[in-house]
Amino acid sequence: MMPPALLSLPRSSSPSVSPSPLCPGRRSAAVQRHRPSIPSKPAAGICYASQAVELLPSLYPGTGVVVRDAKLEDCWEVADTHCSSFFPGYKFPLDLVLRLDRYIALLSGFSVPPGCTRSCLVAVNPTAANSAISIECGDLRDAEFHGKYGLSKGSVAGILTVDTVADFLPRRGRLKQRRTGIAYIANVAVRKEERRKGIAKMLVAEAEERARSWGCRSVALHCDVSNLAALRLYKSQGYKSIRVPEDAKWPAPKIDQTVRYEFMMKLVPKS
Ligand SMILES: CC(=O)SCCNC(=O)CCNC(=O)[C@H](O)C(C)(C)COP(=O)(O)OP(=O)(O)OC[C@H]1O[C@@H](n2cnc3c(N)ncnc32)[C@H](O)[C@@H]1OP(=O)(O)O
Repeated sequence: MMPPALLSLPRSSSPSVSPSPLCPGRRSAAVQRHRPSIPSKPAAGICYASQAVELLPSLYPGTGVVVRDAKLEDCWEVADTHCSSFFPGYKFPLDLVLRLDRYIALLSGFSVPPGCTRSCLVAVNPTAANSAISIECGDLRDAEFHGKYGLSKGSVAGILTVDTVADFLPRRGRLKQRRTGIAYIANVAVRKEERRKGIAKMLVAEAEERARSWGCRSVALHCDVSNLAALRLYKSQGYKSIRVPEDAKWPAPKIDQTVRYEFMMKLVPKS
C-alpha cells in the first residue's frame, strides 16, 4: 500500500475519507490571510525539514492558524500527521515503525535534483488541544496509536509538500528534461480532529504562494479519484482535472497499482 516516494512520503493518498457534516461560514474568513510581522528567522536546522525558508509565516486571521515551513522540531509531528492521515488503520507495532521511518527520513533531509526545490509546509494551530501523549510516559503496548505518539508537545494540524521536481510530469524533448515552471503539491494531510476548519485550504493557498515565489506559472497534483473530500477541496480551490490520453506515457504516483488518479492543475493566481 505504501511505497516510499520522495521524502519517503507517499505522493498522494487513497484513504477512504468519510464525509463529515459541512459547517458553512466557518472558513469563509479563514483563507483571507495577512502577513504579520512574525520574525522569519529560521530555526537552526530548518533546512533539514524544508529546502529553504523563503517567505514569512502566514497568519490566518480569526483562526490563529499559522502556515510556515516545517522546522526540525516539527519532524515528529509531521511524521505522525502523515501516518495518522494516510494510514489510519495501521496497528502497533507497524504504526510506530512507520512513524519512526518517516521521522528519520525527515531528519535526514530532502534531496532534490540540482535546480529543483522543495518545501514542507505545516499549519500550526496553537489553540488546538494536543491529544499526543508523551512516549516516555505511555505504555506502548497498551496505547492506541492513532495520532497519539508524542515526542514533543506541539500543535501541527496539517502538512503539505510542494516542489519543482516535476517527477510526475512528462519530460521535455529528446533529452527528457524536467519540466520547469510547474510546482507539484503532494502529501496534503490534516489531523482528523482539525479537519473541516479550512486548514487544507490554507496550506494549498500557501503552496501556491510558494510556487509563485519560485516563478512557477501553474501548480499540479495527483488525487485519488475515490478521495472525494480531497477532490472537492481541490475543485473548490480552482483546480481543474486534466485528461491524460490513455496512451500518454505520463509518470504517475505508484503508491498502489489499483488506485486511479485524477491529474489536476491550476494557474498560479496573481498576487
Ligand atoms: C495531492 C494530495 O496530497 S491528495 C491527498 C489528500 N489527503 C488525504 O486524503 C489525507 C486524509 N484527509 C485529510 O487529511 C483531509 O480530509 C483533507 C486534506 C482531504 C481536507 O482537509 P481539511 O482541512 O479538512 O479541508 P478544509 O477544511 O480546508 O476543506 C476545504 C474543502 O474541501 C472539501 N472537503 C474537505 N473535507 C471534506 C469532507 N470530509 N467531505 C466533503 N468535502 C470535504 C470541502 O469542499 C471543503 O470546503 P467547505 O468545507 O467550505 O465545503
